[in-house]
Amino acid sequence: MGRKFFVGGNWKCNGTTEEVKKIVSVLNEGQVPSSDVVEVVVSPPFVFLGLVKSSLRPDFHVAAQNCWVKKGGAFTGEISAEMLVNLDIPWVILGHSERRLILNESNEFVGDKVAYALSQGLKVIACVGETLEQREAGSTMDVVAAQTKAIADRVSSWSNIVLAYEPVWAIGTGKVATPVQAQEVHFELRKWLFANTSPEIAAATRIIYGGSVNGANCKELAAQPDVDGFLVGGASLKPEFIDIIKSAELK
Ligand SMILES: O=C(CO)COP(=O)(O)O
Repeated sequence: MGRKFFVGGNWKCNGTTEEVKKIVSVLNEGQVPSSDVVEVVVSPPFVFLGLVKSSLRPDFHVAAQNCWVKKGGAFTGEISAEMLVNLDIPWVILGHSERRLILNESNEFVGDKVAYALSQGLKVIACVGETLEQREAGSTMDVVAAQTKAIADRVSSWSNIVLAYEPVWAIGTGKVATPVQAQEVHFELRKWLFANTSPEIAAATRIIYGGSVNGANCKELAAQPDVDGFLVGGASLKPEFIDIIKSAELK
């Protein structure tokens, strides 16, 4: 199929300098499949990007966890896409549910961010996902389609986007989606891309799963045909992240 397996580690708002150095040294020693087989991207908090970038093995890459919606300027506390490009940070995570829900980022705002980051040359891990309430109301597909549409409406190319399906009820809860639940939404998202972007984009875009992924449950999830990798939170701070990267071998 030609979709290279993708494993992202979202460190969220965690870590001290010492802890970051430890995580990097575990990653640097890890035996993992070659970068022909798996693309690995870790996303430390902004303040550690430089440290991680300068000490991380060259076959792994770094991502910021957010960036400003347009050109930088008088936006206190924000980090612009231009700054990330200037620091040679290739990736950015946008639309994470923690930002959508806690910081009230709307679908449109996230779509604007994705379009602007791409226009500056960044690659984007764009996150979508429903809450438990929305799942129980039967609106999972409507929610993730609306989130995806707000991106699709604003971008012309998907070649630098990885779509991360992260059901909110599975994030940090230990309640992982079953492989069947994950496959079902990934399949529907690919179908949505097929109908609303192009067959080529649907076939080529990596759709990765996030939400309580760990070293034990990753294999069964990775075996699903439309699961092209993972966005890992808690377990990306631990040595088991290496085991999750190795699940690429199952593809
Ligand atoms: O939000 C996530 C990754 O972006 C998932 O977090 P957990 O793996 O800790 O559930």
